[in-house]
Amino acid sequence: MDAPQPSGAEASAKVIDGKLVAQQIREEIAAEVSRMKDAIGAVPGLAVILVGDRKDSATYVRNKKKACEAAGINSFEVRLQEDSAEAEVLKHIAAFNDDPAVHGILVQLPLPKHMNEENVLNAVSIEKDVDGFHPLNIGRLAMRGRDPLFVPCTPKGCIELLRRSGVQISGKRAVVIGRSNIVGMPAALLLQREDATVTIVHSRTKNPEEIVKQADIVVSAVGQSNMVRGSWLKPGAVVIDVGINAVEDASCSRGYKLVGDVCYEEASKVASAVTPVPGGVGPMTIAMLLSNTLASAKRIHNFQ
Ligand SMILES: NC(=O)C1=CN([C@@H]2O[C@H](COP(=O)(O)OP(=O)(O)OC[C@H]3O[C@@H](n4cnc5c(N)ncnc54)[C@H](OP(=O)(O)O)[C@@H]3O)[C@@H](O)[C@H]2O)C=CC1
Ligand SMILES: Nc1nc(=O)c2c([nH]1)NC[C@@H]1CN(c3ccc(C(=O)N[C@@H](CCC(=O)O)C(=O)O)cc3)C=[N+]21
Ligand SMILES: [Mg+2]
Repeated sequence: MDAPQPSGAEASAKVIDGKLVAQQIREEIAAEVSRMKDAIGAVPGLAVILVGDRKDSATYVRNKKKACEAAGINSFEVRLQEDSAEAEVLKHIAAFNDDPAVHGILVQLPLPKHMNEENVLNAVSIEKDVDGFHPLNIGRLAMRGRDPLFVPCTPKGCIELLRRSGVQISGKRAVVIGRSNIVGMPAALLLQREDATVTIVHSRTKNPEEIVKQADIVVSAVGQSNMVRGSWLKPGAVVIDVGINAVEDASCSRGYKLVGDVCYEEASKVASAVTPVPGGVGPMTIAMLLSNTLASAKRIHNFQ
């Protein structure tokens, strides 16, 4: 792919096809899984714990399971009721920590309010923390000269999309909008590790548009449709839209459609490249989860 170049007025941004890139990565992973199986007779295993019956969470978990199957990765699933005790979740995590067929453990977030997320994420063995949410893995991400065992999937997917689209990160100004533990903050840490100069915009930021306007690379992870306007962008910027927002749309069979945080129409006239929603970062998140699970199995089995 050609690297996106600064474009003139009314030019149309390159669409970064996350679905296509994710598919390529999933094929690479499937080939590696099969090579591993032939060589040592073991395949990677991913365990997912889902508590409660949020519809979106159930959809994501189903998609992860399908993606595992297609790549030859074993998947294990535990579903618990919304009102389960935290101890029940911890018990299942402990069992997966000890299970040699499991190389990755994912606890679907958000957890029900009565559970302590920190306790639960702390319980996952760092060796199997394929979400990269264990505080030790996050802490290492933030430190110079330290390397986490796993990097969170969505931010890793953003970097991989930039890399595979030929976008240089080193020396560029990056602005991340959002500072959550699962997307914004690790995305900022990762961009910084790639030698970008990083600014984080959040809900208390006074002049977000002025700050975003300086960015060569914008990563938006807020959860508000159409928040980032074309006028916020520097001409030629590369825009990675992580947001997934359901907006009413009577013309869709489901009655709603998914859009990002960025006003796509406007952005595509100003940016040099932009990720669509759906079909951008979302599919990359799942591809990175498979990639982390494969890497974990290789590490545990000492297979290169
Ligand atoms: N594509 C994918 O694979 C994934 C997509 N998502 C999507 O990404 C989006 C973000 O998810 P997540 O990080 O979990 O969300 P959170 O709600 O946890 O975090 C949102 C962040 O955005 C900030 N924010 C809220 N409103 C504004 C505003 N008006 N201006 C600037 N910053 C604001 C918040 O600031 P503050 O800290 O001050 O409250 C917070 O840091 C959602 O749409 C989610 O669905 C999430 C995970 C994966
Ligand atoms: N422990 C944990 N790890 C996560 O990684 C995690 C989580 N909890 N909780 C929720 C968020 C959200 N998330 C997404 C994954 C894939 C798509 C995805 O594939 N999206 C498709 C659209 C899917 C659809 O049509 O509904 C797309 O953007 O094209 C979206 C969002 C992972 N998360
Ligand atoms: Mg969240």
